[in-house]
Amino acid sequence: MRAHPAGPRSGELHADRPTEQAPADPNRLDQHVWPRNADRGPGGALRLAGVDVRDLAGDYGTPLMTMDEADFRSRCRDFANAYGSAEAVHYAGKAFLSSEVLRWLTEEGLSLDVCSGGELNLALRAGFPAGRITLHGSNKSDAELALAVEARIGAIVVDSFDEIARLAGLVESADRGEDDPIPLMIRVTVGVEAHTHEFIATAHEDQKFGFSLAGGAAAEAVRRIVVCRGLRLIGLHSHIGSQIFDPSGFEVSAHRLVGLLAAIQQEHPELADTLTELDLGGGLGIAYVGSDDPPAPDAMAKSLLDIVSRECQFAGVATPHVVVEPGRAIAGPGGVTVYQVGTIKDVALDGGLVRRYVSVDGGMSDNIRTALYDADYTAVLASRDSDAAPVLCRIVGKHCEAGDVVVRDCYLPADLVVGDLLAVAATGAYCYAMSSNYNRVPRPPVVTVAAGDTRLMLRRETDDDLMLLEKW
Ligand SMILES: Cc1ncc(COP(=O)(O)O)c(C=O)c1O
Ligand SMILES: N[C@@H](CCCC[NH3+])C(=O)O
Repeated sequence: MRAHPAGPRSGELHADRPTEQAPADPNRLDQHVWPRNADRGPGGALRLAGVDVRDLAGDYGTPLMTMDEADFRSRCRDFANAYGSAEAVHYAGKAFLSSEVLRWLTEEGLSLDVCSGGELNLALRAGFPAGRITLHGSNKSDAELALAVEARIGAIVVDSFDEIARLAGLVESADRGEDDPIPLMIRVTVGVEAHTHEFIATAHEDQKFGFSLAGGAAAEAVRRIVVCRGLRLIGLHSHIGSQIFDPSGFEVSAHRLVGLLAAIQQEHPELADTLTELDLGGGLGIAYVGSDDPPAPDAMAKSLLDIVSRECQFAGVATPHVVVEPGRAIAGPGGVTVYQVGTIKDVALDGGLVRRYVSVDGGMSDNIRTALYDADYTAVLASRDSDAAPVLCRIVGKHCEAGDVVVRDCYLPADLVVGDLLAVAATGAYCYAMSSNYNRVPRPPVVTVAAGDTRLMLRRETDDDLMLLEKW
């Protein structure tokens, strides 16, 4: 592999808005973007946990998604160490869930956050310990609540007055009384403007989640829970958003939640022994491109645990157990998507500029995040390395949609040809989980890579799978 002089800059040969400069060596794998066990092997081909992507493509076809087991597990442990207990770490299943991932989580001793009956059902069927599950949702159905109560999950995070009333109704039918109450947490809107994409910020006042702290709805929710003997308030929850790098939002949230905890304990001293959890939610960001520099989980944990214990001392309340719900920061970095290159087009733009469109055999059906959030990704030529000059490219999918963009701007070698394999990094979270069958394109498989070996985690969808719902 030879380092290369910088390729065209934005606005020279190729058009607009590259988020990254041309890399000095386009074959290099930025360590904090790629899985911990990624490297280049014979012929410069990308290896994921010791497995050559050419073998992966040969065995499983393309497009395919891989999940590095050791990377995933090591991030579970990073969080467990940072928060002093694996149980305090509630993996957010919405990021990516499968029965195999649930087995890893069970073995690592983590807890689990689910936000639908579908996620809950999968977890229960996979044998995940019900007592370590919390259920979220701003519009839970009666069936979802009944399932959670019947399965005796660890806690239901209530999100509306209506839900509290429906749960109070369930107490009788589920025969749950004072001796066997249903454990609840309250989702609190702490009024923090998280610095992230507006679609994924969730603790400012004007949105659908939670009970407002400032407006008094959170305090009123507590009053409505404590009068029902079959319900038990065990914690307060807040989630300020996702893909956040700036710790200050979490710090303000922790500070405000402790303030609320103290106020609640003053109004309801009987809760002192049972209201013992403070759930600060998920949201820790990851590196999608080389310039991203998210804080490490242990640094973030230290600052949050310090704040909570200091504020509790100041407020004169016992320090609660701090719980977090990372999804992306555990599942994201270990995932890689491998595509095969199809059409390559140089498109002339105004002012003599040219943009190289590189089409791949997947697209917005396996990664909607670029179209939805204008997310940035890193991609490399994966089936070989190359000495050719880097060219600014746009990687696009096969869907009938002009916005079907996988990577808006990236530098790929000028000698890229049809049939080459491309790999996109950090696709482990919210890609498969948000995938679709748009244009009736079947979902790719997910393959576990571990210590030089592969295992099919989720098989590729087939055209027959897509016809299963037809009534004919
Ligand atoms: C309540 C809740 N907890 C946890 C998460 C996980 O967030 P992330 O994957 O950004 O860590 C989310 C998603 O944003 C969420 O809504
Ligand atoms: N799905 C989003 C994050 C929101 C997660 C759920 N609150 C993403 O891909 O970044």
